[in-house]
Amino acid sequence: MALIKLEKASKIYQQGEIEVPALKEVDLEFETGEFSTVFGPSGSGKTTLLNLIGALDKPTSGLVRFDGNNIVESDKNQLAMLRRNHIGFIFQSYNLIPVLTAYENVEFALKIARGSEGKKTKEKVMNILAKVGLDELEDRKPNELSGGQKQRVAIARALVKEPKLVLADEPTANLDSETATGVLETMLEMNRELETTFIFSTHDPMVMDYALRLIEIRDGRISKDERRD
Ligand SMILES: Nc1ncnc2c1ncn2[C@@H]1O[C@H](COP(=O)(O)OP(=O)(O)OP(=O)(O)O)[C@@H](O)[C@H]1O
Repeated sequence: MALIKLEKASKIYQQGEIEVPALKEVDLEFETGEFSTVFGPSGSGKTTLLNLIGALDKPTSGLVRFDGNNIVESDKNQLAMLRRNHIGFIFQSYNLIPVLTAYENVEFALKIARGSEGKKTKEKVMNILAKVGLDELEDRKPNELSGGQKQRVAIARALVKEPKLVLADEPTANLDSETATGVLETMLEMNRELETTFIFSTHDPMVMDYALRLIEIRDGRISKDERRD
């Protein structure tokens, strides 16, 4: 069974009187363990597609399934639970909790998804912070961190709960190439060891180089879908 399945999924935004068709009858499947990238021009529908895949939004018509769950028929609480337990989000607006430190932001995500695991919680949080290169900065609050450092807290927060799926919108946007490589290697390692599925949206050639599947979207339709070894 595919982890994610979209069947004729369409999304039309209503802007006052005007209808904006952002996705047009998209058929797409992702198997568990895929490492893929969605790319395409600005306004082509990448964020809209990621929002549907991540159960943040429902299609106007068509079907979206996540791990067998019908997203269209799920209520708000069911969707919130699914996102909390199974999906890690790395989006542009990092949505870090301003009053919590880097450590606490990551710990909070782990605790609400998995409950408290005592000593293991600390070990897991410190381990992932070290992997994204933030182990010296764990006591800083978001307003004491640079853009790229905040982005790395968001990455650590998404990865720490070892979700089935990680959705990342331009995950390397604010990172220098050395840090970006480190982050991508960490993700690839998780992909190999835990079969975590990754879906990126990016313009960054480096992220595209790492991807094993490249999906191009143009004007709300999938225009290319290629796998490589
Ligand atoms: N909330 C909204 N209301 C109305 N129109 C919207 C809304 N969100 C997106 N759109 C429109 O839907 C289309 C697809 O937008 P989307 O954000 O998915 O594109 P994108 O490929 O992610 O673009 P970018 O690379 O610039 O982030 C665009 O025409 C956009 O203007």
